Amino acid sequence: MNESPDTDQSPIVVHDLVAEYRNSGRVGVHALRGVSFTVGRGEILGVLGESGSGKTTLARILAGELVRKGPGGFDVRISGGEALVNGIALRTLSKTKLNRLTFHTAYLPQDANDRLDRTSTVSELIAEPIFARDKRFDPDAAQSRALSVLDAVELPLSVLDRYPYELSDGQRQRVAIARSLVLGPNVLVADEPTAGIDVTVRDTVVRVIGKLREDPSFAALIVTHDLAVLRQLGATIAVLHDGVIVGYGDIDTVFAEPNHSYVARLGRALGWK
Ligand SMILES: Nc1ncnc2c1ncn2[C@@H]1O[C@H](COP(=O)(O)OP(=O)(O)OP(=O)(O)O)[C@@H](O)[C@H]1O
Repeated sequence: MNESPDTDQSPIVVHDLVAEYRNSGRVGVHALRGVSFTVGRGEILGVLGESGSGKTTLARILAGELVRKGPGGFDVRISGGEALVNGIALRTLSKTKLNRLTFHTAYLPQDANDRLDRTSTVSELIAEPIFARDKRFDPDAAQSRALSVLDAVELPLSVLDRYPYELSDGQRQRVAIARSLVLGPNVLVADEPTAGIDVTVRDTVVRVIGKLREDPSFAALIVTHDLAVLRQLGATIAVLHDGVIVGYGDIDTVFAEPNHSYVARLGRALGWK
């Protein structure tokens, strides 16, 4: 359906990234102010930080979600530096490049379980990204992909004909995850995938990522404050504060030797050690 990602390089490279919003009459809100990091093949980066520190903005940019219209909409742009996902430079993103980016990048936005279209069945929701790209895709092949991701997120076949409002929050989140995986991505960008959702989803997320990791070109950026999940995944962490990275490295090193007062506060708030 699409060409393979360039697997020789780090899947995510962010260099001196500056991002600003230009909607809602709040022109020039600088959400990221010179952020740099790399997520290599097989690596997972956990992003932490207080509300408004730029976590969602970073996730949106890496997922190619720069504009969303309507209530709660946004319009964010890269105004300095660069970000590359699978070698695709995001600062000037043509339609073709965006199409290639989103094919290989699973994006689970913050409100994923609430954003599922209420008028579609689970089966339709999961297969929709396939048909959005190729209307004539073989329905049997699409169904078999849908079944395989349904299995990966540990949902029973009986949910296929249900509508989102007939499911629990946790089940809806599983559907959102399945949908994000149906194209077979090698990069996962997830924004608070386990926050406010029943705890069993947490274990599923860890298992799903473990499976995705079997692909040698896999990399993930996960916004979460769940240190237990990050530990299980062996993640490196980046702590954002006011659009700047103020802590970076393995969990224990970052919190044991905080370079910034916010990192020390966060470590205490999260009950580190
Ligand atoms: N649609 C928008 N329009 C204008 N400014 C925005 C918009 N969305 C976010 N911002 C601003 O960008 C900055 C970073 O916000 P962002 O949502 O990335 O932070 P966050 O760390 O994800 O916060 P939270 O944990 O609350 O989701 C904040 O100053 C915020 O007010």
